[in-house]
Amino acid sequence: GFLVFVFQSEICSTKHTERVSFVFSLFSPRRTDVNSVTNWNAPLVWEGTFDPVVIDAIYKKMDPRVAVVVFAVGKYTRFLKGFLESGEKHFLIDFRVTYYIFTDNEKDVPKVELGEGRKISVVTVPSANRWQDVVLGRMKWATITIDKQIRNEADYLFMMDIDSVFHNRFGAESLSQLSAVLHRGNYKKKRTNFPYERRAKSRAYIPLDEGDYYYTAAVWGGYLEDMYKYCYKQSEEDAKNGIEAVWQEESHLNKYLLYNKPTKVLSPEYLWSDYDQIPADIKVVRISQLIKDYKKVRPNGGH
Ligand SMILES: CC(=O)N[C@H]1[C@@H](OP(=O)(O)OP(=O)(O)OC[C@H]2O[C@@H](n3ccc(=O)[nH]c3=O)[C@H](O)[C@@H]2O)O[C@H](CO)[C@H](O)[C@@H]1O
Ligand SMILES: [Mn+2]
Repeated sequence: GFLVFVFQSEICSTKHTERVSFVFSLFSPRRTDVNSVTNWNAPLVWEGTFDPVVIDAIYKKMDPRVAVVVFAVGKYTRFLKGFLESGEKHFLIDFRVTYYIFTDNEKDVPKVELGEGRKISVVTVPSANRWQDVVLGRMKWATITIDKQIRNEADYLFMMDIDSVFHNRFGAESLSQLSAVLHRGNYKKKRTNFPYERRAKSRAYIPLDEGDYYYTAAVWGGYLEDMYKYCYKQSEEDAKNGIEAVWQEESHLNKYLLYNKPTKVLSPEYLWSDYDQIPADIKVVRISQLIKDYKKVRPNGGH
């Protein structure tokens, strides 16, 4: 506290953003076992590379409104309770958060006690016969709803899978113009081994010698206008051409993020999975995907 005070009074004439990064470099704890910056100089966030109290205080001054868009179509409503209850314990605590629940079954949205300044907003979407249509339709419905509603109600937006549970702090260090999470299964691979779409016929195609990271589509976020620019039209064009990208909208997101670099990259702490052991570089699991019986929850069965 004392050090921060002395130091801030010395640089009070500099611009806010400079002050922020300066505070970081002096007071952030360090990690030497992982990269904490990308090769385009965006922060790569791991436990131990930021001070949670300082960063929450910095963002709290702007008091942003954060939208979380989750889909719970068909049997996926069963995941809402665990997601929301754990989110209320760990997700941007003391910030203004609205969960936008896109569902075909409003009756199954559970009553969950929410903290102050936090809300749930239910958006009705059609049912689907194929799980692929739900995941591919997410950005289409999100875009329509940003236009109609969310644009007036939020500053930042996160898209998240619903089949997951928060286990630890997911705080203001995640906020940025465009934030993406390294996919837990691919962050140690070489780019030639990333599961990008490799068929040139698809609009998601990425050649073998391109690519920075493989990002998950299950957690990503940013300013509304930046998220909005990511266009679902690419996957609609694929459908017209009779091709579906290997990892559906995740493939299209990876293509988009190759040419529109994230301004912040989050480590796989921000989406781990109960299927996988936790390696030494993952000090904290912030969200974990649940083990689920694909045959039971998906309308058309497994993978
Ligand atoms: C961790 C990770 O890499 N996740 C990706 C992987 O997820 P998963 O295999 O975890 O896909 P998933 O079954 O969780 O589907 C993604 C999300 O779509 C929603 N949903 C899906 C089906 C349905 O019938 N009803 C419904 O509401 C729900 O919010 C769900 O969490 O593959 C998907 C499709 O390729 C997406 O790219 C996911 O982001
Ligand atoms: Mn999932």
